[in-house]
Amino acid sequence: MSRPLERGRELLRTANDTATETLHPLIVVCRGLRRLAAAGRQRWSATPRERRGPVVALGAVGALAVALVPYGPLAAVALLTAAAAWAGRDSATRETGPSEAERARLHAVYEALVPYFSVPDDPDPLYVHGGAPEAAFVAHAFDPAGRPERLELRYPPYYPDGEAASRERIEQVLRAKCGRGREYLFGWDEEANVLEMTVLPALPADIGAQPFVTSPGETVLGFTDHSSGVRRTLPVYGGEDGTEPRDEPPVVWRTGPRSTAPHLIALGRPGSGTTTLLRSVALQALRDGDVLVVDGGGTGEYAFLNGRPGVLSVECGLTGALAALEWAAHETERRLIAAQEAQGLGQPVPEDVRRPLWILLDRPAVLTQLAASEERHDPQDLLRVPLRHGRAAQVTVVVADQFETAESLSEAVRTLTPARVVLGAYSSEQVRAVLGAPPNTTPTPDFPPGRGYARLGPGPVHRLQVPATPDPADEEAPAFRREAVLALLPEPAPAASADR
Ligand SMILES: Nc1ncnc2c1ncn2[C@@H]1O[C@H](COP(=O)(O)OP(=O)(O)OP(=O)(O)O)[C@@H](O)[C@H]1O
Repeated sequence: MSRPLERGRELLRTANDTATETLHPLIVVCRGLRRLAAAGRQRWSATPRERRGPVVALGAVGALAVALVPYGPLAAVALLTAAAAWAGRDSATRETGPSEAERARLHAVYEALVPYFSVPDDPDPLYVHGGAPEAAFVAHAFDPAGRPERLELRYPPYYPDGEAASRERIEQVLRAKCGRGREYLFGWDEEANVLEMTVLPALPADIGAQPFVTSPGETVLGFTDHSSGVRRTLPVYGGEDGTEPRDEPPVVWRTGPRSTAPHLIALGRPGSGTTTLLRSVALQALRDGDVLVVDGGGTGEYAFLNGRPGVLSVECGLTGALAALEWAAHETERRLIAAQEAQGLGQPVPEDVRRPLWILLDRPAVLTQLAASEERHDPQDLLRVPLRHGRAAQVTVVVADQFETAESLSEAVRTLTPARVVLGAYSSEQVRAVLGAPPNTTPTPDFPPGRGYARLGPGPVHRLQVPATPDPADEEAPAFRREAVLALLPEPAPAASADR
């Protein structure tokens, strides 16, 4: 390259840089004004027609007020310039907007929605083949892989958004087009005809058994996400070795006489973590109550509870289970009678009647099968009294079984356990079959153990991660987790330890 030409280019570049630097504030303000105008246009098109009149009236009143106030117009110009300077400040992502690939992705999502969000006689269709997604998609954000992770879209008012099947159809399309294998949260704003789709981060699975800060009558089933609407948080320790302090929103189950969901059932497939949930409940129950465990699976995963204060018995066989449950049914009746007598005499309810009694049954369906083959009494029949009358007698029943064999559960177990948990990757329909309501997020195929959904009575469905609470005898579980479980056990009574 010749020297004069090179010098000429250098001069040009310098002049350009100087001009850009000098005019920078003006460029920023202009860019900001453009962005503010674009945002305004977008908001205006997102405002339903019936709300536009009041918005215009409000704007007019505001403009009049500014015009009448001394220095009002000057202050308004200064404010607008400041807002434009803020909105126009440099930001690589805002400047560039969605990339080509991301725009193509939005187009694909938009086109896939056209058949659902359009009718032939709509004079002003929001969704039309070859149309512009910008008009319908109010906001969007992408993850580093270029997949939409947030999408706020408008849909026509005639779409039957109140019907579960109609919602499900749209949610399925969005899941398929935005990328499967992630957990999506869908928020339908029926009044504004706006659907918001958000990709949720996986729930943390690093919280283990530990002393949870709860009141008597409260049991932590697990933890959910901060966007779940659960306002309360609990201080917990998590992290790789369980020593990192933080606050997490818990799913707290309230039991006892005023509970709206006094008994619980947890269903899942093998290995989904229902036994772990029962262990976690048992450890919390032992803080101020007595626990009776019936382990239909007979795998000995509750043996570590044997001999601890508050543990009435841990039964694995049919004979032991029948005896224990028969006792529990009589105990429920005894407590009821004692409480009524005390109340009749105007005396306080005796302490032994107020002490919570927990009946934990793991895989009762197996015992029912055994009882049928041996022509013996079905142990589930003995649960009827505790399930019906347990609430007033401080008796709480928790049942865990497999989803696939749930039809072997008795009617009493199925109908009198309004607190529900389902663990494992099940479809929305399957989750709804257990909880009575569909989850508002989509289960992913790779749920880790202890991950699922909970619903307490008529309340909302919560995502749930059960605290890791391994059997202390499980050598595959990390040592610090097993030690944490042992640390929560009540110390054996001195006399009992001397006998050993
Ligand atoms: N919340 C959890 N966090 C970490 N690991 C878990 C959790 N729940 C379960 N696990 C692990 O997953 C495995 C299976 O758990 P668990 O025995 O509780 O499942 P299950 O549903 O009772 O299955 P099964 O009926 O086959 O015993 C165990 O190794 C357990 O330690």
